[in-house]
Amino acid sequence: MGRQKNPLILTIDDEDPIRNSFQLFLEDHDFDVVEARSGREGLEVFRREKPDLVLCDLRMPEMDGLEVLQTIRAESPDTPIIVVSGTGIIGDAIEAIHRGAWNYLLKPIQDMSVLLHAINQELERARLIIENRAYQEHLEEEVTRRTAALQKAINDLNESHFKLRKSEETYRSIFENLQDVYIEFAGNGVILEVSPSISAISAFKRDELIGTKVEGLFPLTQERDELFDLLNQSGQIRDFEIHLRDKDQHDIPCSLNASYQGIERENADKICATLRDITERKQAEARIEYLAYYDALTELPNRRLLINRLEQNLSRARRYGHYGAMLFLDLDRFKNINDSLGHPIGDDLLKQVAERLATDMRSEDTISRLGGDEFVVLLSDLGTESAAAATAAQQKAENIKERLTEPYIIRDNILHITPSIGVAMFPSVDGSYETGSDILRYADTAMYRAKDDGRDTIRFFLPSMQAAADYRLALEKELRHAIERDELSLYFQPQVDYHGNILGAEALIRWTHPTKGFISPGTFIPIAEASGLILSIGEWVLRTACRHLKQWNDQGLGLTHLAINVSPRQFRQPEFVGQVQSILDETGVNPSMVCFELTEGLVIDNIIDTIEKMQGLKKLGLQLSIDDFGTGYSSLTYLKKMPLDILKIDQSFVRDIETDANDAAIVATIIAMAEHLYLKVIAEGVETRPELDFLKQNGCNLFQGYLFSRPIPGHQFVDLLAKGIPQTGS
Ligand SMILES: Nc1nc2c(ncn2[C@@H]2O[C@H](COP(=O)(O)O[C@H]3[C@@H](O)[C@H](n4cnc5c(=O)[nH]c(N)nc54)O[C@@H]3COP(=O)(O)O)[C@@H](O)[C@H]2O)c(=O)[nH]1
Repeated sequence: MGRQKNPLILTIDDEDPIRNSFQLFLEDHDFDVVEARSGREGLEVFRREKPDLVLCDLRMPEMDGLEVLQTIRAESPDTPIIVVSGTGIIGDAIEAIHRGAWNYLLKPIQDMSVLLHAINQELERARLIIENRAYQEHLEEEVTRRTAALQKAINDLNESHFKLRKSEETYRSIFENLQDVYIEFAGNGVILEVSPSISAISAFKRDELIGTKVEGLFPLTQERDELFDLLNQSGQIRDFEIHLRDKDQHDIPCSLNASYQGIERENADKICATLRDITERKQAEARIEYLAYYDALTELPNRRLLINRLEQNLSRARRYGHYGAMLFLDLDRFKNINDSLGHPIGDDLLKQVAERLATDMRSEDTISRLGGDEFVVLLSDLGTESAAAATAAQQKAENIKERLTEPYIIRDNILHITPSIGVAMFPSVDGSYETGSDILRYADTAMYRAKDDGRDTIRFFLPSMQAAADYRLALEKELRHAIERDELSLYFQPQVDYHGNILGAEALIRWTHPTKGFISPGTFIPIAEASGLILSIGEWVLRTACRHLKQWNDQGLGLTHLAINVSPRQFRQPEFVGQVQSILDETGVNPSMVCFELTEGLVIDNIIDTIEKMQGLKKLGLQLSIDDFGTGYSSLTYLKKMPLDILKIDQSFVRDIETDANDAAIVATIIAMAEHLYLKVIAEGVETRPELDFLKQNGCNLFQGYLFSRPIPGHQFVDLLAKGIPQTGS
């Protein structure tokens, strides 16, 4: 630590002895001293040396002490000045103090300790003044600093408050104007808070929901359980689909985002969630899904859905052994309509075509628009006979062609259009394993063939099918006129008892075509059935058979009955029983002598309606028989409920009695079953003696077959009745 500096004293006095005595004294008391002999010199030394204290005389030449005082005071107010004067005039002292002297001593100073005391006192005072000023300055600085800090803190606080208020306002405004719903609920499912926007979705007011359980809003237990499970697993959940039940009990699809509140899930006491009504999104998705499978213009299934359904149809057809068909339609010269009348009219035409196609379609069939003017009709389950299925497909195609060819009225235009139709049957008869796309291609190819052949035409993909279809179509056209042209007739095949006596006969239709000659009922009956012609033909058969029976009865030929075949379509007519009643009345035949033969397939299809109708026929007094028995799947339960009289064993079993042990067993079982049900049993297709023997041995008493007689015209039958059947047959 360095030695402390001595205070520096400036003595200004024109008298040398005084200055010298002061110097000696002061230096002895650890002061440093500088001197000046005049006021002017004093100011120069003062400015140069910057003394800590000035001792100044008043009366001096050049510049008196008062002026020095005033100048020093002005330049350095903190430098103490002690006037040491010999005037002794009180006025000088007052003036000196007034001009800036800190103290006033009289010369000569008798006791130098007075000077020392005055110097120390003024130096101390000066020190205190300086210190005080420094302290004041420090205080002021501190106050300024702290004031600034405080002001900053206040500003910061104000700013925070402002921001907080702003943020609160923002959140309040978001909360109140939110389109989505904000919802808080406790772990036990109680709703703690919900934004007013809930009323837009649910029609519930906020107050109606707070305090209630979420079960009320989200009633589907499975969805709720899944929501809580997922929340418990991961603490948050995004875009969870849930249904909200509104006040009117409608379920509204919503998307929910939720998380436990707080960073630590374990301590979280509530779940915060936002909820958005996604009805429009769902509708859009459904629309997109719909458009993926449906044609937007006609709303018909599109190619993709068609192929799906076709694949399903194909595999079902293969599994159950039935046939289906694909009709590929293209509108002839549709482009002309589009080009000449404009696309809006073309579109309307396509819509009307779609509507016409939909008329009369079965629910299991599919109508599809592939695009442009191309439509497809997929017909499923056309039966197990490929020829009959092709006939049905041909028939359907004809109907469609007819319907689409009728005029269209579109925006005051009368339009005419024809379709070209290609037909592909499936599955293929040769066992090749084609795909849905193959079938579509085949039908497309056939459609182009129809175009090439002059349009407004139907063409099958397979030439063989085409030939058969053409033949069937021609037959059907001719069959329409067969009754009026008197080309139909009835043959009669005798039915004999154990001893070969003719008891009755089965009436079998025959068609003698003017150019084609004899056409088997096995060929034309399925065409009649598919086209609906069977209704008039069946009625003709019934009337003609009853007339014959009445006549033979009147002649006393001693017949017990006449069997008449009834086709499924004929039987299914709602007015069938009434029609039979009128024919019985009209012909006057004895109803108990008429036996209707119904196929087994017919009776097991729609069993309730069948039994009801059978009961109606029984009430008329008719006998009922099941034809082809054994080929279907009749259960004993149903058989017991049916008002039956006779079971007819199908000729396919009889044919193989001698060679096939199974068939022999089946025949024996049918006979036993008939006995059990108290039914008569007749075997058809008996051609040989051993077949007859087997049947007799197993308890069958009635027979029909070539062994006794082929079906023969009525007059021959009458002759045979008279002559009797030769012994070989008995
Ligand atoms: N809905 C109607 N269907 C009818 C009618 N007439 C006949 N048919 C059905 O047509 C199918 C073929 O009949 P058809 O060619 O007349 O054959 C019948 C007999 O000729 C034949 N048969 C009789 N005995 C023998 C025989 O010993 N061997 C042999 N190979 N064939 C024989 O069987 C047919 C009788 O069948 P079913 O009716 O099942 O008793 C045939 O399905 C007829 O049903 C009609 O008017 N309406």
